[in-house]
Amino acid sequence: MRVDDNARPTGQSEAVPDEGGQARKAASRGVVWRSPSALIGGVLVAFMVVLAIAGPLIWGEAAERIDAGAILQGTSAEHPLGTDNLGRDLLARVLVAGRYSLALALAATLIGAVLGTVLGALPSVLPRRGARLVTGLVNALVAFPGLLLAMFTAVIAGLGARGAVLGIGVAIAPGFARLTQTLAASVAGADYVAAARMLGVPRRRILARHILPNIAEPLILTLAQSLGGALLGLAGMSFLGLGVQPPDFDWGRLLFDGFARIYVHPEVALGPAALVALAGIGFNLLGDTLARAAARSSAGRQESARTEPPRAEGEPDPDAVLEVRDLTVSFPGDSTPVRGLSLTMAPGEIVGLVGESGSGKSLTAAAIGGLVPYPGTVTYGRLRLGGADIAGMSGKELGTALAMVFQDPMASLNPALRVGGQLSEVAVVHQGMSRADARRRAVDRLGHVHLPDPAKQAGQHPHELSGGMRQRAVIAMGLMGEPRLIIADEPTTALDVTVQRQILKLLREVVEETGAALLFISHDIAVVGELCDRVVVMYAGRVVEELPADRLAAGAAHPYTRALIASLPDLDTDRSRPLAGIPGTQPAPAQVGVGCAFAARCALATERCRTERPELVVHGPHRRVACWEVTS
Ligand SMILES: Nc1ncnc2c1ncn2[C@@H]1O[C@H](COP(=O)(O)OP(=O)(O)OP(=O)(O)O)[C@@H](O)[C@H]1O
Repeated sequence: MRVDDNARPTGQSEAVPDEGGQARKAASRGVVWRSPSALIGGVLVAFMVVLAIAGPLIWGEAAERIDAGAILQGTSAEHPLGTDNLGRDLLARVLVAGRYSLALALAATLIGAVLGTVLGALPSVLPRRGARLVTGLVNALVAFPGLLLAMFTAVIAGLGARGAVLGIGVAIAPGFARLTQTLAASVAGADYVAAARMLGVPRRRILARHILPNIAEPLILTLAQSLGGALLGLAGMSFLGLGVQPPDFDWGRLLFDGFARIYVHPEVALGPAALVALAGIGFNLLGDTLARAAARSSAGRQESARTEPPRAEGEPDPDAVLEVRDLTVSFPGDSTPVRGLSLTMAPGEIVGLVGESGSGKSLTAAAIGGLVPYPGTVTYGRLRLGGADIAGMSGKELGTALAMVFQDPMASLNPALRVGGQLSEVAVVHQGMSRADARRRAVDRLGHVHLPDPAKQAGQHPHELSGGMRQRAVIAMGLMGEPRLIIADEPTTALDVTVQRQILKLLREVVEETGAALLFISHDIAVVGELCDRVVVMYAGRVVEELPADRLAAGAAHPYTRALIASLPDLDTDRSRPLAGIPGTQPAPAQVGVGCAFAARCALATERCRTERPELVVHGPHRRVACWEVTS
């Protein structure tokens, strides 16, 4: 058991980019951009852009030149795509029409995207009845055939380019609205949105600050893909005579004019049709590539956010299993749920990370395991596991050295697969074991966590096991590798009290046998005091106290730790009176002020606590505390 005295306050390190992480991320993006579909899409879109810019400048005059001697001709050396009823060169007209066609498609896509996003976001800000009405409208619009919607709108808005653009925009909008609704609903369930709601943040502000920034990326990607669809739709409208009217012309209009002669001179219709098809394919491929690149870069985003340690931090601790320095996790909207956290763990050590809900415990664990969800950003001065920099570890290495056990075992196990198969997969993928060996190891590991009939349970699906047995199976999954560190995030919260005890006993046993360190995350300070060697107390994203677990009852110094302990009932507690709670609430990650975050709830707080943040400093052997009243 060891207390880390080397931690430095945050914000003093001059971070340099992690070259390994950046290189891997760039390589991963490179693979996407070098794929044949990306290359074809890129070339086609680049060609369309050049055509839109240069086409009218180069061929504008030729496209308008009337030649009474060359009316309605087919292919010739002078007119490769023939001529129209005024003798104008159709190749020149097709090349010139690119600019107008693309501009109309862009306008229709933007109208559709704005209209759809507003419609999709409205249910998040409207009262319940209004929200239902809008959702019903969106559902009805999605079910309505797009082309009919476009035609109705175009007829109502008036024949011509404006009507067609509006029509296609309206036809695109329901897709955007549905996407926005789905994305907004997934973000609306997040804790930080719930927290903002509870704090009384108005709905409009929640939408603008918390929801829209988090769903912007997929919407923008869909916009690129919709461009291709809009282009085809507009060509269709012009082809049906509902779009661009003479003397203006776009590709659809040229197709419409050429179609009457298709049996005599098919080339006059083929030219515009080919360009519509090529542009549509180009935008779709590009949109698809952007979406794949975004998916890869968001998966690697945490990697890109990592920083190298500044030299002043001192050399890494060679004996530490886990070494974290100045870990910060932030989200858009000025929200920083973890602030400059430092933690060192020795082999075989059990460290309890405690704090109220929302103090940043789970995000700390997620950052160590590289699991912070997009759009979170992780920075740190140092993050080492088993003596190696986590940024330099492959997925396999990290998967073998780190085991994570979460609150809900059902969420960690795939309900469609047998337990043994899931465990074996870990060994096959991470350790390159043969299926038969992996299966044998899986049964062995299930026996190791005291499942009564491991061979039988390996053949069962997760729903056939009890909650406690599932959690044992998840722990066994972590033991398929050779973990140096086990992170257990509220592993017993979903279990009843007797099973809780068994799982805690099992975790201790596993630590003793394997020598792995255990980071045990809990809001239950009583359980932590019993199981752990050392306790780290978090409040509003920062460590406020660190002390040996056996000193918890008598030696806790920080008023927050003392309040947490005081809120626990014991045998002498008068059960007829309400439990001693901590008055007030923890500030949300975006609302932590300059001073001590606990000051507003602290009976000992002075003016200094409100204006100046206390650093975590050594306060007796193996103890650190961040409190002016205790340390000054
Ligand atoms: N994806 C996210 N985007 C923005 N904020 C988030 C996100 N995930 C978590 N947060 C915020 O970060 C803060 C810390 O969350 P975290 O889950 O780490 O807390 P915790 O201490 O583990 O709480 P609990 O005990 O309830 O799990 C919370 O206020 C939460 O709203």
